[in-house]
Amino acid sequence: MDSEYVKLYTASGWLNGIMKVTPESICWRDCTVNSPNILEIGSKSIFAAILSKEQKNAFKSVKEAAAHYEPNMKSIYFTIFTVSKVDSNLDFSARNKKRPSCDSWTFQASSEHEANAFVQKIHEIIRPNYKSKPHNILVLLNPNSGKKKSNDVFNTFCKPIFKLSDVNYSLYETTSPEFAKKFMETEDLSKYTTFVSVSGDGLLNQMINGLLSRKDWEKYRKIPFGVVPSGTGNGLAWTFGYGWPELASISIAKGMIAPMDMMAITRANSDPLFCFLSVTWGYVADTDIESEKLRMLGSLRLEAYGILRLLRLRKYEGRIHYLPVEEQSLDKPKIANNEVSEHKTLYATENANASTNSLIDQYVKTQGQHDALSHGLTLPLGGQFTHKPSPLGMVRSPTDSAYNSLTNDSDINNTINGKKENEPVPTSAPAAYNAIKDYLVANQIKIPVEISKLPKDWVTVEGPFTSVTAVKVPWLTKTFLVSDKASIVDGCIDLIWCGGNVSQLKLLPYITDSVKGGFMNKNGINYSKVKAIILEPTGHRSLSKKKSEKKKNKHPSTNSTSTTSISNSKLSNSSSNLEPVKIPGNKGILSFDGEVAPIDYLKIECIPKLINVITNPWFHPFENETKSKKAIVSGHKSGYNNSPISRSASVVSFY
Ligand SMILES: Nc1ncnc2c1ncn2[C@@H]1O[C@H](COP(=O)(O)OP(=O)(O)OP(=O)(O)O)[C@@H](O)[C@H]1O
Repeated sequence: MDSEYVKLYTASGWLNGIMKVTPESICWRDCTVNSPNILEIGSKSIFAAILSKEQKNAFKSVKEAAAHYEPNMKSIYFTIFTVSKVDSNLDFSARNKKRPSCDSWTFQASSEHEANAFVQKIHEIIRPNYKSKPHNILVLLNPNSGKKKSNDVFNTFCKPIFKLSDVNYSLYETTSPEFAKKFMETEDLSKYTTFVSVSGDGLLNQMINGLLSRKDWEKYRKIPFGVVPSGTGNGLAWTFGYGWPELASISIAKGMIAPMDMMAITRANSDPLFCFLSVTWGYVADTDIESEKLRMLGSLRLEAYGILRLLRLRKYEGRIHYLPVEEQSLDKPKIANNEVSEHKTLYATENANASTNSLIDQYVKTQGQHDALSHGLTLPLGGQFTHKPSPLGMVRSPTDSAYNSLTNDSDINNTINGKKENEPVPTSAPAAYNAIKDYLVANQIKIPVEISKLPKDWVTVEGPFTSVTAVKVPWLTKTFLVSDKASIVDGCIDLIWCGGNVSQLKLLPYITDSVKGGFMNKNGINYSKVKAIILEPTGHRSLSKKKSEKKKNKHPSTNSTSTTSISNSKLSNSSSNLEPVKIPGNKGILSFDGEVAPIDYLKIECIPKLINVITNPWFHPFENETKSKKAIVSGHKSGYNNSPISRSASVVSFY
């Protein structure tokens, strides 16, 4: 069945044509003499194919489409569901703005047998091996996240999209704040192919920490995590390129995965844990946590409270120490293809860990020769062809980018497998943490830090600070591009800090218009790519306009004059570095992936590629670097006008 006669239903009625299905796309061509009508749909844009009734009216939503779907019907008609994406040259400011639109395309085959054969073939390009490896998703839903709309989000988007995409799932509603972590620690996970949270970032953090606390965590760490955003910030979903819940559901159904780094957090006075988004202290933490009382405003709470907090900016006393990553080691494009090859479908191979050269080939091919085909829908149509669409989608797109990972999968495997047996470890620490802790460079340093014993290449910065932020992702919310240089898989952490005397006026553009990019290392916003960080807050804070005595600003453990960069050669071998440490004051909080924690001394370190995550089908883990350069260098702003899809009728709104 290479190509067959198939009719396509359009607003002008049925058109006769020939259809061809390849792994990259489906292509339908009007076979009327001299007709310019061609419909090409890239495989990344297709999320479902079903046998259907003759469909003459456009579906208004995926929910309506799913309500019409009868799984065991026989028919000569079949319908393909697609999501389109926006121009691949969009810069940051255009990102996240336009809601995706989905569409449906109904065809008529010459027999029931043929219609069924088309549907099976299209299933295979949507999810290779879908028959031998059926999808079974574990979904945990937090009914209290965001504006308490998680159930609506699930019923409006996930449920119908999973039904149309022939995806099985088990849904559990959380009943308490501890539910998700406990569930992931104790549930039999062997039956699932994907773990999904319908929530903000907090629930996903608990799911991941629950999994990494299991004794058999290594067995499950490659099962990908996805998130359907229903919180207020949803930084991770915006980072994965699916902040819109319909696109998140489609991405989860399609199962494109990429590796993701995690930050291991060692605390002096509490249990260690893992974070994937951010560790914040000062302005960003206070804005996130203190704005909880404005929850009814949705994501606006962060923007509104952010301005208020800026007007009454606080400064925090303490020190930070960090291990910078050398610039030149980041600026090499040579393994970009390797990295991209890891963005693969969950169904491409039986073993998600397997290296797949064919995927490199596929990537090169789709990026180069068949860009339009594989990245979206193209409709090079003449005047006579019209089609009434159903609403649902447009997505941002990937770009090339250069990046050099500091480590690769084998590094983390070596680390984990190199764990020493029978070592005493904190009982409440996640099992994965116990396995790696001896290899964390920051854990070789005792806190409070004795500067004379800091290893070579560490840098110390003396406070006060107005804000200290360690991030693994570019986006903390839909509109806050915290670091235009961050990547989920670069083996590094982006450290951003502002001193106590930073100008509020100069900070304002970063707070209100971060999508412009290019704010790092300007106007008092300091930035470094780092491998590890040690935070030593003193627990003292004041309004930034108050002048504190210079002496008082110094960390009690700093006995020399103010130090910004120190190099020493000796490493402390103290094993007591996890013992509780007395912090003089108690003012301020920390925020871990948006969850509040008491002020503490802590060490943060990047663990490369610890887990896998679901991304949107066009996701590129290194796109931010290129995007930010584009935004800064050319100030280029492209709109949506040149999108190949301009046939959307209306947009589904869900809240
Ligand atoms: N059933 C529940 N009742 C109360 N709290 C819950 C429940 N389920 C989960 N939680 C807790 O709610 C917290 C916040 O969850 P989550 O981040 O998913 O939503 P959110 O805070 O509204 O989102 P955002 O961080 O984007 O604002 C987590 O600490 C989680 O443990």
